[in-house]
Parts: sequence; C-alpha cells; structure tokens
Amino acid sequence: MAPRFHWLTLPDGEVGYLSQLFNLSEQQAYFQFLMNSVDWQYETLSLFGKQVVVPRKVAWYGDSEAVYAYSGVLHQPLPWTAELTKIKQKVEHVCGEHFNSVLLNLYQNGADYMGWHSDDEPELGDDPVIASVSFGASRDFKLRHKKYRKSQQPVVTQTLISGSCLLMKGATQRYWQHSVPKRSLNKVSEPRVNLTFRLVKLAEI
Ligand SMILES: O=C(O)CCC(=O)C(=O)O
Ligand SMILES: [Fe+2]
Repeated sequence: MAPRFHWLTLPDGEVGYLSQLFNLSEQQAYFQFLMNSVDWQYETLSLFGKQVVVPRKVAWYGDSEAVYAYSGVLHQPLPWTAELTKIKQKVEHVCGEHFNSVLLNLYQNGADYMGWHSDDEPELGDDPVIASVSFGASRDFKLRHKKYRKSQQPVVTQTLISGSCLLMKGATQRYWQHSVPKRSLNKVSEPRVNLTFRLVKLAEI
C-alpha cells in the first residue's frame, strides 16, 4: 500500500506528515551522499544593512529557469544530480505534486537552527506547496499561527525524523510561520540534512 500522510489538526493550514518515506538503507545512502556531494555553502544575508551569516549551510538545485530572489539576491540553481532527481521523483509521487527546485539545509548539530519565517516569497505564488524531507538527526519543527495574540497563539511541534516527509500546502504560509529551534549539544550532537522541494513560478516575459 502507498504510504499516507497524517494530517495535523491546524486551523487555516494544511500540514501533513509521513514518518517513513525512505527506508533505513535509503536513509543511510542518501545521508552519506548529501553530506559529501552537495555543494554546501554558508550564506550571507543583508539584514537591516548588516551582513549576517545564516546559522546553517545551504544549497540550491533546480531547473535552470527556477531562479529565486531573496534578500535582494538572485539565486541561480545548480543543475539536478541523479540522486536529487531520484529523491524528487519519490516525493512528487507520494505528494501528487510537481516541483522544479530544492533548497537544502545542513544543520551540523543542535547549535544550527532556522528562525521563524513563512515561505511566502512572490516566486512561490499564492498558497505554495512545499515538501520537506529529512535525513540524519531528528529535529523539532515548530509552527505558530501569525494572526493570534501572543498569549493565545497556537504553537504546534512535529519532530521530523530521518526518512520523513512533511508537506505544507493550502493557506499554511499565509497564516503560519515555522522554525527549527536550537537545541543543546547534549540533545542533538549529530548532523541533519533537510530538503525543501518547491515550485518556483516562472516569471512571465
Ligand atoms: O529544516 C527544516 O525542517 C525547515 C526548513 C525550512 O523551513 C526552509 O528551508 O524554509
Ligand atoms: Fe521554511
């Protein structure tokens, strides 16, 4: 039987979780491949006029037209590799969606993190569909609703384990932010690789 997503009960969003899209031997092989063969870079963003290095390594692969701008910088994707294409095809099949790019994040240990944000860049269009695959150490993924007062704000935590796939769609990016919080090195000492598959809408010429 095809694996099925478990849908979190959230207002104003559609977030599904599939704990085992990849079996143990696939997880081990892809983790090794991703750690060693992806062109990982520390990225510098310009934030309020200051140069800030993001607290993790990143890489961007995709179709050549899938150009992505953030913090005023245009990002040209690297071409797909055979392994990334294989992962993409499996994700597309189980999600019933099409993607033309992937943003990869490497969290070396619990000190690396991702702050609160929504993936709502104009390139992704209205109601973007994002599929997020994880290999390596488990990390907590948090979601918080943007339209509530702080004291009543719903916060949801889903631990993302190796081999899992998280799917965000519908109004999720409009109403929710998400993050991967820091953890102590006692709790998370091992690296984690995350791949977020996206569909960048091509600019109309
Ligand atoms: O590492 C994760 O699970 C989240 C990644 C993420 O939110 C992003 O790349 O936009
Ligand atoms: Fe994100």
